Amino acid sequence: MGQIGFEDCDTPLNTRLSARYKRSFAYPSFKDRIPVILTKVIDHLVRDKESIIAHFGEKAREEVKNVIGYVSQLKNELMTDKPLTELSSLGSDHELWNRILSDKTKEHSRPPTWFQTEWLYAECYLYRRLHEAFLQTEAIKHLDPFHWQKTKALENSLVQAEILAQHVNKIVSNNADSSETEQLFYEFLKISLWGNKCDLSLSGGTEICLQENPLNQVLKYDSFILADDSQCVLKHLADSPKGTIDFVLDNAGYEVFTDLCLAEFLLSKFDEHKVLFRTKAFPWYVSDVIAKDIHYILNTLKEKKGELAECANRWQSLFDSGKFQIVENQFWTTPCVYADMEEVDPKLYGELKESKLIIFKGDLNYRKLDSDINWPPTTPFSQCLKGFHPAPLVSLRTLKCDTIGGLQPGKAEQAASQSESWMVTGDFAVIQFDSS
Ligand SMILES: O=P(O)(O)OC[C@H]1O[C@](O)(CO)[C@@H](O)[C@@H]1O
Ligand SMILES: [Mn+2]
Repeated sequence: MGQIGFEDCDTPLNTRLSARYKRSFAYPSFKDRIPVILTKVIDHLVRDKESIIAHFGEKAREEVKNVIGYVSQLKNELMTDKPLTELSSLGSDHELWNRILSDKTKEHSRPPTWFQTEWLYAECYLYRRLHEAFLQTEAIKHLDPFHWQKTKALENSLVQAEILAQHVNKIVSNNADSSETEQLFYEFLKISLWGNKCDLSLSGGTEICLQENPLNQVLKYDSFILADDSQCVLKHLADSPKGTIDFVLDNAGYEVFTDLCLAEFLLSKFDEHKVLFRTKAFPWYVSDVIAKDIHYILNTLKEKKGELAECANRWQSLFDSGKFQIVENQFWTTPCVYADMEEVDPKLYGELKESKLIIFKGDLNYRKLDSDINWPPTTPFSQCLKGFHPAPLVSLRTLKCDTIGGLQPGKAEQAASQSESWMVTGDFAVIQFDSS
């Protein structure tokens, strides 16, 4: 990025998305959406101060005030497009962040600013700075400022979850023939795909969860899947030795519920050995799953009794026996794209190499898979991965920003004719597989 200044155009082709392009999704996102997200964090701390103090102790009184001040300043820095600053030495990842900042500063002979630099980098940096506000405290270090939004969203999707629970409970206790199993595989894959509509970051924290029967939705929305490699995924699962399935998770609440359903289906009907649920290490992009959220969901469902509790109790046993495992890693909360994983975190890359199938959930994972570049949409998916091929992988993503690859000629145009904002609403989706 050479010169400073906004341009009244989309992100140029083959370039990383940036808010300096006023017609990119990055621009309104930084201008309007992120300030709302930060304001909601402040409002929550103000509104719920007394209950926070009751929970974390009297020391929290002063600390909540400090965090409110920190977040207000952060919001101001963003809105006035200030240069990004170094992180303090809190948190074991600060050196990586500061090294990236210093490289970018050297490269452009000035520090990056929020709107002028790459969107992915600046947006990840925002959530890491928010985390720093809490790292600086003692009593409220582990307070998740998005917890209340995630729990509310879960509560509001229990009707859909119960329908799914009933379905899963029936399936795991019945024997299905192979053609039935195939159909059910497609169904669970797509249920997990559409579960990704339910993130809280695109909507600035407003719930956009599906108000319909998730089983009907699967058939009804097939025409909105712009690339569907689900047959290749099934073939890969059926033709390769049993092994470990990795889920690189996205959102808590209903989405992770659908992921757990798919995971159990893969264990029970495909006899895979185990499922690793890879989570963020700290609160991220409002609704992303941290380990605590999974425990919270299991406990909540157990309390609901009936079909939901039946599901949760079985999943709890799978966690207890190690067939399901939660694996946290700091790499997921860096701004690094996955093409850089092998260099930045060779250990994690090595772990993923052992996977039979890596399932990447959601929009942000997709952005990191395809390096957040405005590719010509017909660029082969494998090419968009820029050398990231640790193991066979599939992306289950509803489109929430303006990067996409791997589409057949004419598909992008067809979607654009159906909806001008096809890339950013979460109404369209892809199931893209790579085994190169
Ligand atoms: O939860 P997801 O599917 O990763 O979506 C996260 C949201 O964050 C973004 O990646 C950026 O704000 C959007 O593209 C998307 O709306
Ligand atoms: Mn998310």
